[in-house]
Amino acid sequence: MWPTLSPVTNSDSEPQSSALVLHDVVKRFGTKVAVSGLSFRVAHGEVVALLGPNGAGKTTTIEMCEGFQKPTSGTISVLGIDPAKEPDTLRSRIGIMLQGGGSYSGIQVAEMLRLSASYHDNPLDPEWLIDVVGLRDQAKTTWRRLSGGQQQRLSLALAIIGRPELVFLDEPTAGMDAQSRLMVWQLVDNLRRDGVTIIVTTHLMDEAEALADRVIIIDQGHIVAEGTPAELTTQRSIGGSQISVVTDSPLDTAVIEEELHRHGFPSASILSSRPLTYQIHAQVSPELIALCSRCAAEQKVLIRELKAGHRSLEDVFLEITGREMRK
Ligand SMILES: Nc1ncnc2c1ncn2[C@@H]1O[C@H](COP(=O)(O)OP(=O)(O)OP(=O)(O)O)[C@@H](O)[C@H]1O
Repeated sequence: MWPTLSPVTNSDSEPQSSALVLHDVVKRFGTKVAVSGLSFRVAHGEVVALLGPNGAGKTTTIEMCEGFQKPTSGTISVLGIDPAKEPDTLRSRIGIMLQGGGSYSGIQVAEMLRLSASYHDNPLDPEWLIDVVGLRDQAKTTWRRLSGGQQQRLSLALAIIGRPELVFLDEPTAGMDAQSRLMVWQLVDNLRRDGVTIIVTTHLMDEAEALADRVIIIDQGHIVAEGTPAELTTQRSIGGSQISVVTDSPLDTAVIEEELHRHGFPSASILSSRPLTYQIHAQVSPELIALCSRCAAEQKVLIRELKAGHRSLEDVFLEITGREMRK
């Protein structure tokens, strides 16, 4: 059974409207600007996903919120605490899932969880947590002998064992198999139900869509888009309307574009974000859908899926942050 993960709240905790507030935060490493005037708020109990290409500044932002790095300028408040000034006070109230870390290499799984539980006033039961994260068979295995995905699961258990008020999850499912990912998603859902605030970074768009109340897209150290997954995927201002189609074999997009131009859609364009997946940019109408279907049929291509006026979060992400790979 799932026990309540309701966080241990400090009785002298000051009333406040936001769990996390960043105001005009800048972080420079020499001449490199990693975070460039970032401002956002996260409400208590909200699940927020930070998305961004490699090097966008997500980990640096999270590490400043956790008190591991100091901002060059600007202010950060986590549960009313300045992480740079009182990192220890803060860390007793938050959970941190580090990318591939968080344990001693020679310690066994069960030992590590018991040790971590002993640091907290009202921890979750380590034995119960071992089962939840699926590490029963590895209870006596040392950290260094765990697989990458198993280490991630132990890191997650360590992050929540103290019933934190706020949890930072930095790419929590990186390297995990499909079953483990589902476990993490379910766990995040339970934390959300119990009112825990969660900040998660991820490269997986379906993960952001499945988990987050709100998505913040960061690029080159600042926010380029923000909203609920539904707002972002239906927002019309990010490039007009479109139809997305998935087919059973490749389309000749040049021929279709020509047809569309000739039949009342002079500025229509077609992009392909992955094999057999196409975005047709044009004002959506029944005529456009009929024309696209006819063009595909003429090429003997079967349309397996067609969505009108809706983009995936991945489409939005690529439109906003560009298609070229980051160095
Ligand atoms: N200690 C450091 N010294 C110098 N540059 C750094 C340091 N830490 C980060 N950077 C640079 O700051 C930028 C932001 O890095 P950061 O790790 O925050 O990005 P990220 O969004 O987490 O990327 P990824 O998705 O690849 O994990 C990068 O250009 C990185 O090279």
